[in-house]
Amino acid sequence: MPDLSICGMEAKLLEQRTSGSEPSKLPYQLIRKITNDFDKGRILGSGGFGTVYKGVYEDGREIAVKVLHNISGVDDKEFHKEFDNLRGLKHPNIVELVGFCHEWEKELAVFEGKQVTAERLCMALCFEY
Ligand SMILES: Nc1ncnc2c1ncn2[C@@H]1O[C@H](COP(=O)(O)OP(=O)(O)OP(=O)(O)O)[C@@H](O)[C@H]1O
Repeated sequence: MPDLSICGMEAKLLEQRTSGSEPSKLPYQLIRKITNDFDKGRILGSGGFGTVYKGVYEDGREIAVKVLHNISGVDDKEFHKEFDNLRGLKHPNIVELVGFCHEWEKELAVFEGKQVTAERLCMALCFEY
């Protein structure tokens, strides 16, 4: 995805945060970009279901990105349940869900000595930092 649309997504997300509307669907490429390609130095912590990264936008604003992909025990159904539970929560003591990513990513893998294209589901929940 070209950088231009990613910048557009960033602007949309920031606008939604201030207007308090529904969490935005974010492309995997944007998640990669704002976490600096899942940089270990950006890890804020980890829980039972994933790793939380600090995501930084071009204008310097920050969000927390909880990446659930590749974690056993988190399936599609569980992700949707978690998302539905969090999306409506508005409380001063609860960090707000501002975005999410649910996207199949193609990646190269080696299978029986041959290079193949494999698909992997990326699931992430983005919160106020
Ligand atoms: N919104 C946030 N802003 C800043 N840091 C965060 C945020 N969310 C999580 N973290 C950091 O990441 C750590 C792990 O958070 P996470 O939500 O995964 O924990 P958990 O509640 O134990 O998770 P789980 O529900 O998956 O068991 C937290 O202890 C905190 O240090």
